[in-house]
Amino acid sequence: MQSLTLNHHSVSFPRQALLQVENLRKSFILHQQGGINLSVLEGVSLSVNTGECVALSGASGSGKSTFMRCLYANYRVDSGSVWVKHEESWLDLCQLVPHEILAVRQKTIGYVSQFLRVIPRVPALEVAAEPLLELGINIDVAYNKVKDLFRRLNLSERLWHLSPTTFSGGEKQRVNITRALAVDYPILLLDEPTSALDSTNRQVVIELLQEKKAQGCALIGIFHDEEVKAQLCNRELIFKS
Ligand SMILES: Nc1ncnc2c1ncn2[C@@H]1O[C@H](COP(=O)(O)OP(=O)(O)OP(=O)(O)O)[C@@H](O)[C@H]1O
Repeated sequence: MQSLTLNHHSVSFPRQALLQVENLRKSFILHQQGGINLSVLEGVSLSVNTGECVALSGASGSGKSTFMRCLYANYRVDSGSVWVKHEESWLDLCQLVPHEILAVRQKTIGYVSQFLRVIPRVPALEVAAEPLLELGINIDVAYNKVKDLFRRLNLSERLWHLSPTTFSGGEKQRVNITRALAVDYPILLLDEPTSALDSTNRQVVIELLQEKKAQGCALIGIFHDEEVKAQLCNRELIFKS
């Protein structure tokens, strides 16, 4: 167990933990609708260990996506902490300034969103290799890693040098998955990573994610597909509406 003392408040981290959320609260103020305060997360806590996969479950509208966005520091929280182990130090994402958040996103937390943001004229190979190149990885090494993943995910070679703008939903999703899985992030956030895939490619993604777990990666995801959840997840965090 490692511990930190902050403002006289002691926080303990299990030795195997990579992410620890404490008493997270998040509400939205609906400025366009009379300033109504919509409380979504009311004190959520979670600890995720190396090699573990936790599913975020619960009814539609219960706050799964909101929680996931807080884990990626996309939302400012009302109170609580999101501790992440970043290069051997524990950092509270909720206290970081923007350039520190970018550093955590670059090296520590990968995010597979449901939709790929595409830039016209940038080919799939380049889109998927971008996070590796930003880390200073040699271009040939980066492209080879991406090509290996494209092959495993059955992304047709004729598409590699085209912009994903015109790709099908499932093709875009495989480029997006490759972008995140090419980097060795210690923590991966997954927002329905197989929602647009056929059963063959869905099984490939399950295998790739099982390999990540075996390498010690901590996975946190929203999986509406029960089969994917059953094969990957060690436990569930259930959100109540
Ligand atoms: N940006 C926002 N502004 C205002 N309210 C929001 C915002 N984002 C989410 N909400 C509200 O917060 C609640 C939780 O939404 P969230 O998207 O986190 O749920 P979810 O569990 O992921 O749902 P689903 O399974 O349908 O995707 C909903 O009532 C939603 O209307």
